[in-house]
Amino acid sequence: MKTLPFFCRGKVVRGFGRGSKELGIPTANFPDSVVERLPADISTGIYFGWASVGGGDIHKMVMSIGWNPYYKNTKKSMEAHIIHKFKEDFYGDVLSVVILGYIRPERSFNSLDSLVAAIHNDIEEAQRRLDSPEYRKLRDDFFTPTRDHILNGH
Ligand SMILES: Cc1cc2nc3c(=O)[nH]c(=O)nc-3n(C[C@H](O)[C@H](O)[C@H](O)COP(=O)(O)O)c2cc1C
Ligand SMILES: Nc1ncnc2c1ncn2[C@@H]1O[C@H](COP(=O)(O)OP(=O)(O)O)[C@@H](O)[C@H]1O
Ligand SMILES: [Mg+2]
Repeated sequence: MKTLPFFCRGKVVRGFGRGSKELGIPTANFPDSVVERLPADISTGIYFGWASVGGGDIHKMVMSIGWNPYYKNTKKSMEAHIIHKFKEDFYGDVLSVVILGYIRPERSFNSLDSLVAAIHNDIEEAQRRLDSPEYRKLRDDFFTPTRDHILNGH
């Protein structure tokens, strides 16, 4: 996928409210405008990368892009589960992400438990792969303001 790493940001919108309630895995959903602007060669599927809410701390994340075949959604969604415990919801805040790597295609499952188990595996894989020096460096390059940026802000 030649467009990775891919950086994007958008205000967190409401989805179907299933992530936290049914799966125990909340996902911050991007607005349609961001989903529509995805480069053509970013296929549907499960990805990992870094995320920051409202310009705050940078955390590992897993992202699902597509139609959630288990739920047979008719609208394409792009949603990030951030691997961090937040004190409260952050609907309306700006979510910045950099998508770095692909994990697997989206698929349907025979049970909710199997979907949840697959997502937990994705989280483990993301945790592991993001520890590599290459991805740590990308995190620093993308999110850490350089001295120039700070000076230009004056
Ligand atoms: C890492 C990850 C992997 C996912 N994999 C699948 C999948 O293989 N099939 C699927 O139907 N949905 C998958 N989902 C999407 C969930 O079904 C979706 O996040 C959930 O329905 C919550 O949606 P909501 O934000 O609209 O409430 C995945 C989500 C995440 C975060
Ligand atoms: N670790 C987290 N990752 C993603 N979203 C989180 C996290 N912790 C809390 N949230 C909040 O939970 C919301 C997503 O919950 P979810 O059940 O998927 O609802 P929705 O269907 O509206 O997206 C996010 O928009 C965010 O405000
Ligand atoms: Mg969600």
